[in-house]
Parts: sequence; structure tokens; C-alpha cells
Amino acid sequence: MPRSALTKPTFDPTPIFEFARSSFATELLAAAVTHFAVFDTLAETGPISEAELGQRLGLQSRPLTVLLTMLRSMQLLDRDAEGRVQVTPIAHEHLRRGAEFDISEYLALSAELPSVKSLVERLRTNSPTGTKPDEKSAYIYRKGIDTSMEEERSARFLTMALAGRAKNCAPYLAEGMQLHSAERLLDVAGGSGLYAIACLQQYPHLRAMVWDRPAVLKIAAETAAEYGVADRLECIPGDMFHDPVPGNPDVILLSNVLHDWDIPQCEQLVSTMAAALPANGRLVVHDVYLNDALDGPKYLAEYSAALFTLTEGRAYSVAEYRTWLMQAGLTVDANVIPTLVHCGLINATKLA
Ligand SMILES: C[S@@+](CC[C@H](N)C(=O)[O-])C[C@H]1O[C@@H](n2cnc3c(N)ncnc32)[C@H](O)[C@@H]1O
Repeated sequence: MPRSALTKPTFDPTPIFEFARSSFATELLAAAVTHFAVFDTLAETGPISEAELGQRLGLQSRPLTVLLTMLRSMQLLDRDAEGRVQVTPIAHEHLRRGAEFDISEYLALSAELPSVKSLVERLRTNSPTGTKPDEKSAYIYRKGIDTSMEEERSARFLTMALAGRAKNCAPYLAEGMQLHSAERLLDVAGGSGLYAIACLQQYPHLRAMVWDRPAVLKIAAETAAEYGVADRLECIPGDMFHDPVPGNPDVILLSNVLHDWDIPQCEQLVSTMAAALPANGRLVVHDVYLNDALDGPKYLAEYSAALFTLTEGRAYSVAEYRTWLMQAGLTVDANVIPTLVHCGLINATKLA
């Protein structure tokens, strides 16, 4: 009897994901106070633009956004009326060296932990794991980087890690995708294929393709057999940045893909996928979404830091996704359809 990808979990695992990611809050706070002296810098300058703060701290845009999103979500920084970064009253009282109720020495206790020092180095160099000679990147493949996704054992480990989340989210995703009149779904960088598989089980007329690296597709093929949909699922090896979009899909899914990449690559991927769609075709993003003000929520600021350390991306806001989708000529639905584990679907259509 094939397995069902449409059975929902009894208990929502979201709190467990939050616990697992929460160490990034501790580490970023220690980094900000002790290694980057964010609060002392702002006490000296008063409110300044993000760009100027980035220059003073020696941080490029991606690490600066990850750090500021976290500190805003903790309500230690906010913006003044002109949008400049400023210290909040609680941070002014407690995180300024020499202030009467200063607690920064207490936070310095954790500043020398190896995990904090490693995060500080990654923030300074804007580099994920895989950028040192003895390391390999996780989840990302592009020409010129050494990545675990090309080697069978590590690709399996990383893909199965995400299959755990996918099993929980997939029944919700399949409902939310609304594929009653779709014919061919392309799951770009689809990993284990569980999202495409759930869609195939939910919509019996549908065919699907998973496009990913060859080592990852071995797992997708095994999973399709286990779930009894191998006859309707095609595994297509390729490089989404360089190869033509395969299979003439009328719906393209980008699930947890764009958050692995920096903004120029996100724009490139969205524009390539939009160009490959027929009139009335749909591009669907499945991801987590920071607040448009990039000030939280805290549990996603933590996830954004996790993504920053593992990949070349971070978490983005709905406003950021909307901008890329609209730039690519798509019409974006107003609502995000929630799935699970803070994820949701943004649906964008290529109107005729
Ligand atoms: C974070 S995982 C997402 C997997 C799945 N879509 C999900 O939601 O769980 C990113 C996937 O992108 C794939 N990938 C990375 N770079 C790629 C590239 N250049 N071409 C095709 N696939 C790529 C990885 O192998 C990995 O399976």
C-alpha cells in the first residue's frame, strides 16, 4: 500500500522548529553588543541611515539586514521618523557601555563561544558555510562552489532533513495550490519531491516534474515510488541558473528555494521562471515571510540567521517577493495562503 502525502500531523510541529532555531537570537545579540558594538556606535552617532551603520560596522547589506532584523524584532533598535536606525529606550539604558544600568559585560560572557565567533566571522565576510577550504556548501549549487548537493551521502542527509518539514507541510500545500485545472507542475529545486508528490495525490489528473541536482533526484525517485506516483512524476537533472526550464509547465513551484539566494539570484530565478510560463500560467512561491518592515517576527529573524549561515540567502518579506514577481510581469494575489511551520504560498499569474 503506497504512503499518503496528504495525511496531516496530529500536532503542529512549529514550536519545535522555533526551539531549534532560537540559539541564533542569543548568538546575534552577543555579536551585536560585544563584537560589533552596535549600541555604542549608535550612542555616539545618534540615528543614522542603514547604509551608514553598515559602513561603520563593516557589514554588507545581507549580514546587516539579518542583524538589524533580529535587533528590531527584540525591540532593541527601531527606526525614527526619517527611517534612520536608532536605539530604543530599553537598549539605551542597558546596552550602552558605561551607562548606569549597563549589562553589556554580562552579554560578553557568551561572546567568546565558538558558535558566536564563527557567526561573527560569517557576518563580517558575508559568507555561508562552504566558503572555507575544508567546508562544503549546503543546499546551494552554482558553478564554482564546492557543494554537498553533488555527493550522494551528504545530498541524502540534507534532503532527508528537509523531507521532515515537507511531510508536515505538504498536505496543506497540496490543498492551497488549487491545481484543479493545471496540467504540468514543475517543482524547481524540489528536493525529495514530497511537495510535488502530495500535489499528484491530491489532483489525480496532474503530471509533475522535479528539477534538481542528480544526487538529490535519487531520493525524489525513491520517494515517488514509495508514495505510488512514479508513473506521473519525472525527475529532471539540471542547473536552474543555466539550463532551459524543462517540460513546458503551466504551474511552477519555488518551495524554500529563493531564501537560499541573495537578491540578484532571486530576481534572476523569478524572471527566468516567469518567462517560461504560458499565458495564464502560475508561479507559486512557498516560503516564510518576514514583516514588510523587516522587524520580525523574532522566530523568523532567527530562521533568517540560520539561512544566512547555511546558504547565500536569508528570509525575505512578502513586499520583497512581490517586487520581484511584479518586475517579472506577474500579477500577484493579495493573500498569502498559510501552510505550516510559518510557511505560506504566494500565487502569481502571468495574465494573457
Ligand atoms: C532548501 S532546498 C528546498 C527543497 C524543497 N523544494 C523543499 O521545499 O523542501 C533547496 C534545493 O535546491 C536545490 N538546488 C540548489 N541549487 C540548484 C541549482 N543550481 N539547480 C537545481 N537545483 C538546485 C538543492 O539541491 C536543494 O534540493
